[in-house]
Amino acid sequence: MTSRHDDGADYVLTAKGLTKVFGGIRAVDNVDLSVRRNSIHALIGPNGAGKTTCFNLLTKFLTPSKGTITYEGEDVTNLAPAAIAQKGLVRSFQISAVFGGMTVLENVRLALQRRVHGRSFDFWRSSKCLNSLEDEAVQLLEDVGLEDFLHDRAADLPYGRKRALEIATTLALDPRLLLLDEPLAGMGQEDIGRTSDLIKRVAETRTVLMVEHNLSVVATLSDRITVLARGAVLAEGNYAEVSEDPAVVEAYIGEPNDTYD
Ligand SMILES: Nc1ncnc2c1ncn2[C@@H]1O[C@H](COP(=O)(O)OP(=O)(O)OP(=O)(O)O)[C@@H](O)[C@H]1O
Repeated sequence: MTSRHDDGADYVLTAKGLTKVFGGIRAVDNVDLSVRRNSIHALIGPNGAGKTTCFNLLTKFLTPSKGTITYEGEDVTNLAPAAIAQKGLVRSFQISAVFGGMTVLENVRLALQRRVHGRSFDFWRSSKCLNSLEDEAVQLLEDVGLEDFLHDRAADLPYGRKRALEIATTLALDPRLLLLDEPLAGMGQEDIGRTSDLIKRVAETRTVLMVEHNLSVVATLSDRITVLARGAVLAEGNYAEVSEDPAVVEAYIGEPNDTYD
């Protein structure tokens, strides 16, 4: 590794010795991870490798049994998810967090309001105040390709568009580091292409860390890949490096759910 990249300032997020034990199971076992600024970093691995647990530790949805997490040079190991979200480390919400009965525009306006007013869901704000965020919301929705769906009910959107809305509501919080949990899961080819382009655009000004099963997309999008197996880091590098690693190939053998090509 070059000395420039060994400089801590180049890394937005660093985990050291991250460990999570459930009963007797070491779901995440002494993982070191460094996410470089303005990169797309993917966390991959066969089923049960510990990806989701690791993701939940990094986003503070789980408390580590051991280890430390540093974000922008600050030890955030003991901070709550809301506290690190305020600092710009934001996890994409699951679809259920998009309000189906509200329009696409209303969903993003509400998310913008959360950022502006720093509160969770401040429903009692006046509609005048909400309207002032309208232009910004429209711009964000154009950015994610939802300009033709502004007044549709979120619940009526096709699946891929819902995921784009989910990304828009996450972007409304102006994250510096965006964590995406299987952003392409359940999508057809057309949505995969569109969402991949979106992630690439989002990452032009931000850092993205994602857990993703679709390895051909990981190959196209990622600057760096960490491969987990049995809770531990098996390999790390760019796609060419990790995909040629015999240990990685072996770990993936017999994994019919992953498209390893
Ligand atoms: N809450 C829990 N209690 C007990 N064991 C758990 C819990 N969460 C995860 N595990 C175990 O930890 C290991 C890692 O699981 P995890 O879901 O993190 O893997 P993964 O790589 O995300 O898998 P997948 O690709 O199948 O989603 C598995 O053996 C799983 O059974």
